Amino acid sequence: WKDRGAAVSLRREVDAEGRTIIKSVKKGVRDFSFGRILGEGSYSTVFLATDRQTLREYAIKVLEKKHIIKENKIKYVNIERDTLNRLTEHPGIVRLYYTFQDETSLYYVLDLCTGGELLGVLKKTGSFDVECTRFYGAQILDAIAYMHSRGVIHRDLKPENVLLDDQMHVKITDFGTAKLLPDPRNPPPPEDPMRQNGSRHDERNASFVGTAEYVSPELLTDKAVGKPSDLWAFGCIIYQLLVGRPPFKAPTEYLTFQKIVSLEYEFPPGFPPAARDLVERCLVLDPARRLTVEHIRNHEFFDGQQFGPELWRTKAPRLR
Ligand SMILES: NC(=O)c1nn(CC2CCNCC2)c2c1CCc1cnc(N=C3C=CCC=C3)nc1-2
Repeated sequence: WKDRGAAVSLRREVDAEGRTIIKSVKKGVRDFSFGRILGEGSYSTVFLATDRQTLREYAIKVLEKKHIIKENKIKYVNIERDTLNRLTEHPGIVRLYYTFQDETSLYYVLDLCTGGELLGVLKKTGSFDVECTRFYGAQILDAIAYMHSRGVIHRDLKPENVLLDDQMHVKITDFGTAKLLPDPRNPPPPEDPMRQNGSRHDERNASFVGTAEYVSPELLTDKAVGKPSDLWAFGCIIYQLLVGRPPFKAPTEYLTFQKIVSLEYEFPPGFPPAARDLVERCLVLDPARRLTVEHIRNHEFFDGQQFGPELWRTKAPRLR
């Protein structure tokens, strides 16, 4: 595990001759006061934490080394670190400032999102109106476009992983199950063409499946995962913001999967027509025929909606 980012703190010490010296040391656990738990995963716990020197608040994700090794999760830890190292310049992605470790744990110092989960806000309001759905849909899409441009497929997009900052703007998180394609900014050296098939074959063996209600049909039928998988989840999220529940929901995961692969869902009366057209063109079984990010940006539902830097300077609409 190679720590990333060099955050240093200045420490006053007295040397052997009794002289006061100021040492710059890499920040560590002692530089933070840890507060409440924000969330717990299968191999990590996320704390609210305050930098004792700057008093700035962060979310610190703590991963216990022996648990990671015991549960054979080293691959996921490395994927998350590599993913966060790629996704460094977008307002819609939770930013990793730096990492450090001690003998028992690894620590990721991340953006704190004081607005909590989009799902929590949706539950409070029941459902969103078109204006709010368009704003949050546009921010989520902008973040997906950036991820995909950096060769990152999230694979588990859902309202629980869409957090909100203190401006109630979107911050997507939890990249431990992301799929990393070759980084377009520094592609790997050309491989032996004979090996190319091998990597495709590995992909089909991928064991990971996302959260039942948002998983794409291709992930269930032939384990193929690509950028369109995130756009299937996007279609599910747009539907859920307007209706208050996801399009595919059944008493068991298996029954939910059955509804997905047979495209068994319906729109309640009064569902806005432009949104319906958008959702119908995202929830297409064949990933090759699903709308792409570009298509969605130009879809009628987003008519008049800004994307790019302007979108992130816009005040979030009042939720109703
Ligand atoms: N898995 C993570 O990386 C992660 N998990 N959480 C908390 C989870 C709670 C359940 N739903 C998904 C997120 C965070 C992060 C990133 C960094 C991060 C930054 N801010 C918050 N803030 C929260 C504030 C109130 C309630 C939940 C989260 N949370 C996180």
